[in-house]
Amino acid sequence: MQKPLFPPGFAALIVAAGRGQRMGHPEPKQWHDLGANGRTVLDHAIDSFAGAERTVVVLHAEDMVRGVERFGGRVTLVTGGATRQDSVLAGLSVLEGSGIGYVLIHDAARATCPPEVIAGVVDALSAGADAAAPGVAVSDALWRGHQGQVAGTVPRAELFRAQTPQGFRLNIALAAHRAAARHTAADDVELVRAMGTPVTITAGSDDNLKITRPGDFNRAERILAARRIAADHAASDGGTQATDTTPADGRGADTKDGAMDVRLGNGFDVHAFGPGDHVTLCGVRVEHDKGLVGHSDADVGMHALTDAIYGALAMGDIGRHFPPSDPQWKGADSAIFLRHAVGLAASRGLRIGNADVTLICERPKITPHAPAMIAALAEIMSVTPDRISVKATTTERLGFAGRSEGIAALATCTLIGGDR
Ligand SMILES: Nc1ccn([C@@H]2O[C@H](COP(=O)(O)OP(=O)(O)OP(=O)(O)O)[C@@H](O)[C@H]2O)c(=O)n1
Ligand SMILES: C[C@](O)(CO)[C@H](O)COP(=O)(O)O
Repeated sequence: MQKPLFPPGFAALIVAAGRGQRMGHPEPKQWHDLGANGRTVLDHAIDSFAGAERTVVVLHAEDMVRGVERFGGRVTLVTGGATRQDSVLAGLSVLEGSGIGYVLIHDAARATCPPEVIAGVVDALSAGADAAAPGVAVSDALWRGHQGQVAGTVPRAELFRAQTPQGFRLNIALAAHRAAARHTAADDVELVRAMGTPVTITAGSDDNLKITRPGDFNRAERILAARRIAADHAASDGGTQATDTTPADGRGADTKDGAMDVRLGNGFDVHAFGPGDHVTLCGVRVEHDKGLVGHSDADVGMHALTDAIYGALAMGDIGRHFPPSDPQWKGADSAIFLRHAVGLAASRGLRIGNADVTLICERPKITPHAPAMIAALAEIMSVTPDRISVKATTTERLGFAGRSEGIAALATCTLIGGDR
């Protein structure tokens, strides 16, 4: 039998009261969907600590109502403060006198924390450490910069990137946070060290990403997708099923009986011509005497293909996942959308079977560029090029495409789960 992740007496404290200003999105990042079946960043973070004796989640006052609706009864909800440090103290305070011996303090924004990172902290505390936290040794050279110029190189031999969960004896964490009062620290480890308590460094992971800026959601999706694929392989090799990401709503590939599960989706998109000197089609820049108008890079072929994947997943379309009203997608590389759709499929145990894209226009001529387009799509979708087709047709000069007012694209894609 597998050893439980948490011995008795361990609590998880997840801080989720930030506003995600660096993400620049109106909704704080912890409430964003991540992976499949409507699970949010915060859901993932909470689920990572399943099995802890208690879980305390610190929320912003404005989020309390939705927090109670979503988690009521499962976790203890506490209102946070103006800074992360204030939020941690609010969470620690409710654990005082509860009989809890150790607390693991974790950022909700670290939604993809691997179980082994948590286990490393728990093991260090169980072995007698008063405090332990994961770090990743810095492997790049480090510069100091001044006015856009390299001003020096910083020795990196003893440098680590600090991660969470940071684990402590509860009384030590409480005392350190209370003593801190007006001292603002980078993290909980800094406060505990200020009291003279040594902190053991345990193994962190590059997969323990703190979702902070636009682009981090895609990285997090890829981490979850890779984990899902590894779990599938382990299961089909007769190994043990890794933790995660089987969708709780049962909408993922049902492979329990080994049956093959094939999903088919279609997508259609149109972009009008406007001023410009090139168009981007299926990831390839094609010189032309006009451009295509759109909120993103207007890659009509890639949009149709992305919608075909969302269609096969029965998960809406690009507009649902990447609202055109959101300024962060202005001029965006459409590969972001396609990668997201492929990642969603993978997180549900579905891989790309094949994809077929038809571009509909009089000009530019597509055939000379089709091999490059196939290669670009195959690379983004992590499949071999023989699974991708890009072809073109005209409408015999009929309709808007025939009048060269724009380009339309049609795409079909199959997703396959179950037997390989
Ligand atoms: N007053 C605050 C500020 C932050 N946090 C939490 O601390 C973690 C790490 O903070 P960070 O990644 O900086 O999140 P935000 O503060 O939301 O982001 P930003 O600094 O970009 O606004 C997050 O899970 C965040 O919700 C918190 O509970 N209370
Ligand atoms: C606690 C932490 O995650 C350790 O790396 C980090 O200090 C929190 O970062 P923030 O962005 O300053 O809130």
